[in-house]
Amino acid sequence: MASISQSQLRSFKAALKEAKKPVALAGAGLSAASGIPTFRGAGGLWREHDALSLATPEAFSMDPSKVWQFYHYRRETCLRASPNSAHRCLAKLLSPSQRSKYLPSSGSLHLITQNVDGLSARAGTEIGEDHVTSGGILEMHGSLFRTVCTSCNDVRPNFESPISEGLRGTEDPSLEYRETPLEGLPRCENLTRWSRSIQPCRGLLRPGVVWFGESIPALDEIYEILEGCDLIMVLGTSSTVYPAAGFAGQVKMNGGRVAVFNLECGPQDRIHADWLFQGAVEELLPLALG
Ligand SMILES: CC(C)NC(=O)[C@H](Cc1c[nH]c2ccccc12)NC(=O)[C@H](CCCC/N=C(/NCCC(=O)O)S[C@H]1O[C@H](COP(=O)(O)OP(=O)(O)OC[C@H]2O[C@@H](n3cnc4c(N)ncnc43)[C@H](O)[C@@H]2O)[C@@H](O)[C@H]1O)NC(=O)OCc1ccccc1
Ligand SMILES: [Zn+2]
Repeated sequence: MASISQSQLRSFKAALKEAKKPVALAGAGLSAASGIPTFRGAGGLWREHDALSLATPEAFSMDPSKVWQFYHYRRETCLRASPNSAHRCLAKLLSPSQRSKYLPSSGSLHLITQNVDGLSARAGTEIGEDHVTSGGILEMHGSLFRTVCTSCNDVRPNFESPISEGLRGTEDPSLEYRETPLEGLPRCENLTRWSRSIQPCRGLLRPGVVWFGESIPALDEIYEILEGCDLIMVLGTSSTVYPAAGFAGQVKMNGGRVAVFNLECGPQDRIHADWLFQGAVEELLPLALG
């Protein structure tokens, strides 16, 4: 069980109650207890590939079969997973009917997540609320459960399992890698006009995530949210990927305060943190909000 100083806990709880514009920034550590591999450490490898090397437009254009098998594997892992107590704590802070108990001074929290696993959204669904549409949750790196067509740019949610017949069974990493032919990869169903007939586009779909080298669509909205943020909770992130890695420093520069929840705290955390809660976020957050 994570041991944290009671005085730290008391002062953080008081700060949360006074916070006018609290923000939570989440990383892979938030979903670790749900069985979702993080990027650092053992979980960072898929087959023998470094996960981050597959999350690029270059990798997709060079080998869409490999990249789709990688994302199919992660979709199937997430579909079998469930939100954990940390996701559920955040859902309470996002809930119009529950949040005033925890956030009497602000009445609202923004959760900016780097995770594409959809588990924070699902914690909201569990209590009958949609925190993504309400703007409470910002999936800054996109979602595994959204597709974008590389021909007609159609964007839509997709929770199908498997997402295409050609990928069925490839999620089992113990099986020998076998290339999935292009026509077996996810294809666009968007109805488009072909001369006089209406037909499905059939363009190649790509996962609705932000790859390295691609800009963050909601970045302006995020900077607006960070503007005036007086308390940011940094939850289970190694703070190594930008621009997310710069948010805590930004809040600090604007006079806000920083609370870090992480199994191991990195150099940045030591510089910025007003509160450093070292331990498992799924244990610490219920304690901090209890
Ligand atoms: C590697 C890094 C140095 N590179 C970057 O940051 C790059 C380049 C760059 C931009 N600015 C820079 C400045 C300096 C240096 C480099 C750059 N950034 C980009 O390319 C970004 C895009 C970045 C987004 C990439 N997509 C992801 N994900 C979606 C896909 C997918 O998931 O497949 S990033 C992905 O990796 C990151 C992984 O980090 P974490 O989530 O923190 O996970 P990690 O495993 O590292 O750490 C887990 C932590 O949890 C802790 N933990 C574990 N268990 C628990 C537990 N139980 N409890 C508590 N803590 C726990 C561990 O101790 C650990 O600390 C996440 O962001 C995740 O979303 N785009 C862009 O800058 O575009 C520009 C631009 C501008 C205009 C026009 C064109 C382009
Ligand atoms: Zn299309």
